[in-house]
Formats: sequence, C-alpha cells, structure tokens
Amino acid sequence: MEQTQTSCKPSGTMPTGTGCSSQASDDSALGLKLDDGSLSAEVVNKVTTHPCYSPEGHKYARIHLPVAPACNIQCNYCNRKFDCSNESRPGVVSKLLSPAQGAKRFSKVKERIPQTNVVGIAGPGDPLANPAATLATLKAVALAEPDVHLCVSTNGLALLEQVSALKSAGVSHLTITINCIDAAIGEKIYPWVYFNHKRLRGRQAAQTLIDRQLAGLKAAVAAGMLVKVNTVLIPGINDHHIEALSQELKNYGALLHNIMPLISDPAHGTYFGLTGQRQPTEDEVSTARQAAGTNMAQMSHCQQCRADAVGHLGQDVDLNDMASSESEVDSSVLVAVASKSGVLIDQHFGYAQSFAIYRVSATAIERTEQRTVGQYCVGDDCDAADSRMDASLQALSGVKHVLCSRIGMTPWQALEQHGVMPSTEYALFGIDDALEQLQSQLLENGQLQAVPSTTIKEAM
Ligand SMILES: C[S@@+](CC[C@H](N)C(=O)[O-])C[C@H]1O[C@@H](n2cnc3c(N)ncnc32)[C@H](O)[C@@H]1O
Ligand code: SF4
Ligand code: SF4
Repeated sequence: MEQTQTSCKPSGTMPTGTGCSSQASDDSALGLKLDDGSLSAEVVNKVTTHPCYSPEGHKYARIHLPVAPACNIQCNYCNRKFDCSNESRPGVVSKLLSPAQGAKRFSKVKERIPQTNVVGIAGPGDPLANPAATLATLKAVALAEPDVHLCVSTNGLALLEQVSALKSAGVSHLTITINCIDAAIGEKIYPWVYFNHKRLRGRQAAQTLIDRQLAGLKAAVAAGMLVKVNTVLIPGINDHHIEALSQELKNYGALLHNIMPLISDPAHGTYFGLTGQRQPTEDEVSTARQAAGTNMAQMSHCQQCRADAVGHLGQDVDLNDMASSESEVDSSVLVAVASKSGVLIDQHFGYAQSFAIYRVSATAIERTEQRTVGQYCVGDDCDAADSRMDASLQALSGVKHVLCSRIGMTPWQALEQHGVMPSTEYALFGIDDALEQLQSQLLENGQLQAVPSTTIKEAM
C-alpha cells in the first residue's frame, strides 16, 4: 500500500462524512493509517471515490450484481425476493443473474453510465454463501475493467476463510453486517445459523456468528480492505447496545459505521414484520448515530438499496429495458401449485402430498402433470426435516415457482437456495387467475420471453 502522507487526519466523528477522516484510529486499523494516524493517499482516494464510503463520492455510481441467492443464516428482518420489481428494500431483485450475465450487465451499464466505478455483490442472499458465483463474477468484472472498485457485502459468517480469495480477486471495499456483539441480543435477531454442516439455533447460533464476524473483520482489515460495518437498528432489541458495539468495531479496525433503520412491514413476510416489531423513528436513528459517533466515523446517507441497484445513490436507473436484452430469458417456466380443492391455491406447502405442475410461457399456461411428494410437515415438525426437504426438492426438479397458501421459513429458505421461488401471494386465488397474474408479472419483469396472447388449456 502506498504510504504517501496527505492532509487528511482522523478528526473525531464524521456525522455526514467527509470520507477522509475517522476516529477508529488505534493499531488495529493496521495498514490503513500512517504513523501519525492519518490515512494514506491511496486509502483517501478509495474512500472519496466510493459513493457509499463518502458523500464526496456522489459523482460516482455503483452497480449491484444479483448473483448470490442463498444465505447461510436467517435474520428476522429479511425475506428475499427474486422476481420483484416494485419493492425498494435490501434483499429483493427483479432477476437473478449468472456470473456471465452479471459481467455483461456491468459492461452495458458502464457504457451507459461511465461514472460507474463500484461493482458490488450484496445478495439477494449472502455473497459468501455463494462463493463460486461471487468470485467468478468479481474476476470477470475485474478482467473487463481493472480500475473498478470491487465491493462485497456479507453477514460475515464465512468471511474468515474467504478473505484471501476476496483479496486475490481484487476486493477493496467490504461491508459486514454486525448487529450486536452480545449473543443474548443476537438470539433475538437470528433464528438460525448454518455452520459446519449444522443448523445452530438460540444463543449458540448467535455466539458462533458474532465470533466469526469479529474474526473475519480482523482478517479483512489486516488484508488491507476498507471495512464498513452495517448495523440494523432494531428498537427494544439492539438500540441500547450501539455504543458498546461501535467501541468494539473501532478496536477491530473497521473504518466506517452505517447504522441503518430496520425496515419492517407485515407484507414482507418476515418474522419481525409478522410479529409487529416496529421500525425506529428518525430521532432514534440519530441518537444511535450520535452514540456510535463517539467511537466510529458514521455513514448517514445510505439508501438501503436493492441487491440489483444501479446508478447514482438515490437515482436508481430502471433495468427493465436492459433485462430483455440479457440472454437466458426463459421461454417458459414450470410452476408447481399446491391445492386441496383442485380449484384454489389453498394448500400449505408442508401438507401437500402432490403438486400440479404447469408450464407457463408468454402464450400459454398448460397443465403438464401431477407430481407426488412425501408430505414435508409431519405433526408439528415443519422446520427440522432436512431429509424430507431433499425428497421435496427432487420431486420439484425443474420447477421455478411454487404457489401455495402457506409455507414455513425453513422450507422457504431451502427452496430459494435451490433456485425455486415460493410464493404465498396468491393464497386462496383461483388457480387459473393466479397463474395468469404470475405470467403477467414474469413478462413485466423480463423473466419470460415476450410474445402476445394468453390461453389456458388442460393437457392432461
Ligand atoms: C440483503 S443484505 C445482503 C448482504 C448480506 N447478506 C448481509 O446481510 O450483510 C444487505 C443489507 O441489507 C440489510 N437488510 C436486509 N433486510 C433489512 C431490513 N428489513 N431492514 C433493514 N436492513 C435490512 C442487511 O442487514 C444488510 O446490511
Ligand atoms: S444475512 Fe443478509 S441475506 Fe441473509 S438473511 Fe440476513 S439480511 Fe438476509
Ligand atoms: S445499501 Fe447503502 S451502502 Fe449499500 S450500496 Fe446502497 S447506499 Fe451504498
């Protein structure tokens, strides 16, 4: 790292951010600081040319490439959607991309918005729960445009073992979401963590995650990455803990702290949304930022972007026109329907013993077969049936969407991880009506090759 001294010295907190100062200035900031505590010219440049690290970077644009669907933990505030064009929140995307599609999208966007100098991978799941796709995408982008800043956003569970691969791929900016350093708080945020081939729950899950996050943070800082920490502010859960957390983040060498308000809505289908967990008020967010600001430089201009956001912060561009020119748009998709009555979407995923399979294209909705499955939920046990899930996944092979009246969080996650999108949006709709609405949505989002007219026919 270049060690040219600049006039940019740590100067206490940076509530709106000048981008070149930070109070996180002890030795654990390792390679980022010069002997007198100021930031090196290289670091200052990397900070001020990134729109999220500094308001000074506002003239630059970023692109998030949605190549990472799976996640290795569950947060009570997160419900990812892979085919959603109308919600503006983290974790949703219009369409998942392969690494090749991601690199192609970047090149097209770069042509259209030449100020795009940051390529980030932020989901819709966790980039490091999808390491092959993440690294392949980063490498393809770096090959096309060596000067771009590569950025990854992770929950940190798998960070420690990926730091050197990320570094070799050229990742300079890293975001870790750390919501607490106390497992008693963490168990209220994370229902489970999947680590070392085991699903951990309760305090053990939270402690494992926290330990791995801090070890990953330390390793990333030591590798010279500029680490920003995201913290989701959840009233009554971690709001009293923010100052202690920021003190620890400073000790571990994080450069910037981004306290983001919880987004919570029953319609999102998250645990917090369904249990009525409220969002913080603006005053509560600013109190938390002030408390954390005694330790850490604060980011306060985060837009809580979608995992496929493109453009300048706050001025996202619409990708619909681009989506239709990206290859691999399906000409038809298979949809599995869970129905007791045979007329309505009125069956819980876990209680279905068979699914009606439909092929949906732009011109037709055709019933192709009935597939039998072993019932996933047995008694009250709808959440601990890994082997039954494997059987369901096999039975649903080739299917892209499952329509059902209800579904548990665990099977939802497992389906998502295998590229199948469950939906309870059409609960109690007539099957024909639901399929027509899904068809329109897929066409609108550019996920189906468009050709006019719609017919429903029975092919059985
Ligand atoms: C969708 S995540 C993807 C990256 C990675 N899986 C993670 O959690 O850091 C991007 C950011 O959005 C945040 N996020 C997700 N759902 C949120 C919600 N309902 N309210 C506030 N922030 C949320 C996450 O905590 C994370 O900081
Ligand atoms: S780690 Fe990220 S993607 Fe995974 S559940 Fe939490 S917010 Fe969602
Ligand atoms: S979510 Fe915040 S940190 Fe991430 S790209 Fe958007 S503005 Fe930047």
